[in-house]
Amino acid sequence: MSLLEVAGLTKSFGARRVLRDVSFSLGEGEIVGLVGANGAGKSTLGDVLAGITAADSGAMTLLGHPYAPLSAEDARHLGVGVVEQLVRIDPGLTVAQAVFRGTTQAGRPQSDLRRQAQVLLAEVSLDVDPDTLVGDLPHFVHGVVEIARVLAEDTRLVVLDEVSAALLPVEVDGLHAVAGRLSRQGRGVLYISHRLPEMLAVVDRVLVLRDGRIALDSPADALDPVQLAAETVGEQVPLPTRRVTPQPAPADEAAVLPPRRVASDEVALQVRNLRVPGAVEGVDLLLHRGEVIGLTGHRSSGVGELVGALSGELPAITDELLLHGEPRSLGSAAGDELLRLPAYRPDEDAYGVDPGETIARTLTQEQWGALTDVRKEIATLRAVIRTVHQMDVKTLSIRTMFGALSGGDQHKIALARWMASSAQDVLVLHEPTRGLDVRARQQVRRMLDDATAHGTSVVVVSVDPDELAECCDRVGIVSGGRVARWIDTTQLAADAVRDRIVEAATA
Ligand SMILES: Nc1ncnc2c1ncn2[C@@H]1O[C@H](COP(=O)(O)OP(=O)(O)OP(=O)(O)O)[C@@H](O)[C@H]1O
Repeated sequence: MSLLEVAGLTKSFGARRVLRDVSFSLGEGEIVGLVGANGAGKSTLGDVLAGITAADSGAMTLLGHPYAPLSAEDARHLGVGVVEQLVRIDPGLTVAQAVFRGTTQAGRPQSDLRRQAQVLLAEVSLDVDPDTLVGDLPHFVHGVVEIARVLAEDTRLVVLDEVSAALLPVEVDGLHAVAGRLSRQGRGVLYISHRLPEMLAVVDRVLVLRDGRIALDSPADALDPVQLAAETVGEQVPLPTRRVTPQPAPADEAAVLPPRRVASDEVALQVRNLRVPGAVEGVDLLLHRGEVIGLTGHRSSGVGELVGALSGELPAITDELLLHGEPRSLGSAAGDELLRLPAYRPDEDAYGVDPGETIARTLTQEQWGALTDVRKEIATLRAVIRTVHQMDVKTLSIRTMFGALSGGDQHKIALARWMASSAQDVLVLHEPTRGLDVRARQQVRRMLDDATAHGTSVVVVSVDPDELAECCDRVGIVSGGRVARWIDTTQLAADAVRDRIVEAATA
C-alpha cells in the first residue's frame, strides 16, 4: 500500500526556485534513495515532508489521508520524522532524555524513560546504557540516538538526511541494518546520500532530483553507481580514477596552466615512533613534498589521536620529527619549535564561518573596510565569482548569505576559503569531499592536485573509502595504535583500492 503520495510540490526561496512540480510515491516498507547534486533541493524536500519547511504549493497524503504538517512536532505526531546529518544533542542529557526530548514523554523521571529507551535502543541496535550522558558518546552515535528518537513516536516514515556521510563502512552496515528493520516493520524510509555505491546496496528504488524535478524514478537494481552519478548531474562523469602524481607542464602550456612540480623525493614531514599514551603505540610517517597520504581506521584505532598529535591538539612523544628537515616537537622535547599542522574539519562549528556573512565576504581575505583601490576590489570580486563558478555553487548572487547555501555548497566555499588562507605547505584535511556530489568531488580533487603541484603535502583523514581511493597516493590503515598496513593507490583502479581499504579496515 502507498504510504506517502506527493503531488506537484513547489518551493522557492526568494527568486531561487528549488522544487518544481515534485511528484512521487513511497510504499509501506519501502526504502527509497533520494539523490541529486549539491543544492538540488534534497534537504528542502526532506524538510517539507518533515514539517520543517512549508511548500508553496502541491499536496501530500499519508496512508490515504491529507498530510500538511504545520511544524516538525506536528509531522512527528502524524508519523513522519527526519534525522539530519550534523545533529547536535545537548551533551548534558542522558541518552534516555535525548531519545524522548521533544516528545510527550519528555520531562518524565529517568527511571520511566530508561525502560522505554532500552526498547528503542534495541530497535536501532545501539548497545549503550540509557543513563550514559550524550556528551560521553562518540559524535557519530548521535545520529543513531536520533533515529531512536524518531521511533519514540509512531513514526511511519523516516527521512535519513545524509546520516551515513560521516560513518565508517562498518557503521554504514549498522545503519543499513536499522533501515532494513524499519522496512520489515512496514515503515517507509527516504534515504538521502551522496555515497552512491553504499546507498544502492540498501535502497529498493532511487529518485533523482535534478533542476527541481524528479528526473528519474528507477528500481535500484537497474542502476550502477556510474549511471547514477551521470543521472545526478545530468551528464556523463568520468569514472573516479586514481590520483596521478602531477607532472610538469610542457613549455607551451606553461602560460595557461600553473607551474607543476613532480612529487619529489624531498621529504616534507618525517615522523619516527610517534606515541600518544593509551592510544598510539609507535607510528612512522613519511610524507613527500607534493604527496597526499590518507589515514583511516576504527574510532578506537588511534587514528584520531595520531592526527590530533600532528595538529598540536594532543601531546605526544616521538623519536624524531622533522618538518622540511627542521626538528619539531609535539610538546615534549624542550627547545624545538612545536609542530602544529593546520587541520580542516567539515563539521567544525559551521566551518568557522559566520552563517550570516555573504559568500563574497566569506571568500575575501582582506578586511572590506581596507579595500580602497577600485581595481583591487574588482580583482577581488572576480576571484570570488571564479571560485563560485569553479565550485559550481548553486546561488543567484555572491551576496547570498553563507548560511542560506545547501550543506554541500557551504562545505565547498569553506574548504576553498581555508585552502586559500592556509599559509603552511603541509596540511591535514578531514573528509574534504564529505557531502559533495560527484562533480564537486572532482573539483576538490583538482584543488588538491593544484596545491600539490605547487609543493603542498597533504594528510587526508577519512571514513570514506571512495574518498581515500580518489584523493590519496597511499592510504594507511590504522589499527591498535599503529599503521597496520599501507595501500599504494597508484597501482590499482579506484574501485579495487576501495575494496582493499574496506577489507583491510574490517579485518
Ligand atoms: N532557508 C533558506 N533560505 C534561502 N535559500 C535556501 C534556504 N534553504 C535552502 N535554500 C536554497 O535551496 C537550495 C536547495 O538546498 P538544499 O539544502 O535543499 O539542497 P541539497 O540538495 O540538500 O544539497 P546538499 O547536497 O548540498 O546538501 C540551495 O540553493 C539553497 O541555497
